Amino acid sequence: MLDVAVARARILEKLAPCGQETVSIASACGRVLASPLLARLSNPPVSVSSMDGYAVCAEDAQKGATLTIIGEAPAGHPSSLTVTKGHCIRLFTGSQIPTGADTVLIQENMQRDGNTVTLLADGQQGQFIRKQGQDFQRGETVLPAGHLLTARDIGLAAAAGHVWLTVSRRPRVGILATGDEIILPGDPAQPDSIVNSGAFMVTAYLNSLGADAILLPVARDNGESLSAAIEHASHLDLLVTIGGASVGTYDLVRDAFKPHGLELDFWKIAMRPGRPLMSGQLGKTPMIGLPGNPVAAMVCSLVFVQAAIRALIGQKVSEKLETETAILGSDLKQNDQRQDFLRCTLTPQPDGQLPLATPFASQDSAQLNILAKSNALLIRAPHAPAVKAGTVCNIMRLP
Ligand SMILES: Nc1nc2c(c(=O)[nH]1)N[C@H]1C(S)=C(S)[C@@H](COP(=O)(O)OP(=O)(O)OC[C@H]3O[C@@H](n4cnc5c(N)ncnc54)[C@H](O)[C@@H]3O)O[C@H]1N2
Ligand code: MOO
Repeated sequence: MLDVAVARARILEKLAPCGQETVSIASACGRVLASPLLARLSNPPVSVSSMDGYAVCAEDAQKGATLTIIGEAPAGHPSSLTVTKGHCIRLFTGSQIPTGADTVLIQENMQRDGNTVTLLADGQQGQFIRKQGQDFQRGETVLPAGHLLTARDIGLAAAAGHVWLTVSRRPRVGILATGDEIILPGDPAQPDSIVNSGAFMVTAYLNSLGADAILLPVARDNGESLSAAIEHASHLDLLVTIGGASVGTYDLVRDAFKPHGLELDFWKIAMRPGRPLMSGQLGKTPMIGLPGNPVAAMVCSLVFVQAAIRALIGQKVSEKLETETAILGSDLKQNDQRQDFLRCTLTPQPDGQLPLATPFASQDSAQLNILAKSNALLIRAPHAPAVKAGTVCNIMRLP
């Protein structure tokens, strides 16, 4: 059985970014920038006031001085006048600083009398001025390629003068559940029907990562039905199957896909849950075969498919799984040859201590209730020795 890290690297080896498209800034939140974003404008474009008040020469910024108001410059209406000693211009937050002025005095510290103002306090040279380009300069790279755009970045892109952004195309991912017992939520159920929770869960997760994932029609446990399902694969950037991957008589995915050009890279890895994970290529379409047990399908999605989606979107993928340390909340027996991903609760601890990770007593890979109540996976290396509660362990937080 293949090591988890090796399996992950082998999946990533086959994947390259799937393309780009241009979208408006209004719909770019959550997308990934395909190329560095250079500012088309400087921010602020000119030096502006950060307060409502008066633009003066610094040498006049002394308590008791009386200055003559020579004009007014609301934001968007710059003054063409030059401020000289003994004079000032009335301005407002966002007003361009007039020529000659290098200091802004706030109106609360001024006593106005008709066309003059008297200073009630000293001012510092340069105060209350937002310098031209102090936020960013035209031509500056404000966001790097591969960056996941947040609402804050949309604000930045707009301020930098962009209406359209080139982002990675959302990878088209088909989720193909298999099995005669599988029904859709709400379908009339036979006594032994199993609802397609796995595909809904994986689809929701992959869409949350930026994929354009859809549920394909459920394939039945026969070659014909599985073959028909493959027709959809050629339009996909990634095919993800669920179930039919193990060693049972009706676990037909490998055999049914072979005549359609499936080149299997690996099948079976040293992981729990997730042993029957498959990876290969169906014609030009990369394929990942997830185990049918829904918890195993989700854990494998977190460990492998998440990285695959990031690679297809052109985001950086760390070679190693991103883990954190925690304190083990209960004793654990010696591990066998499979790397374990135990569903656990992670409880914050006071005074900067590491959080407490307590695995659930049942780790059955069909228990969605426990998966939903978990907020982390506790990771144990193959053959890890028995450990006592209180020791440091590795965890992955669950989204
Ligand atoms: N003799 C062996 N039996 C099994 C082995 C093994 O090594 N030797 N491996 C076990 C492990 S580990 C897993 S995981 C499962 C996975 O097998 P498959 O990938 O072939 O999955 P199925 O047999 O199709 O289904 C397993 C289980 O999950 C339910 N299921 C399937 N699809 C879905 C879905 N979309 N949503 C919800 N539930 C689903 C299905 O009804 C079965 O109960 O094999 C073990 N057996
Ligand atoms: O590895 Mo299976 O994935 O035990 O449920």
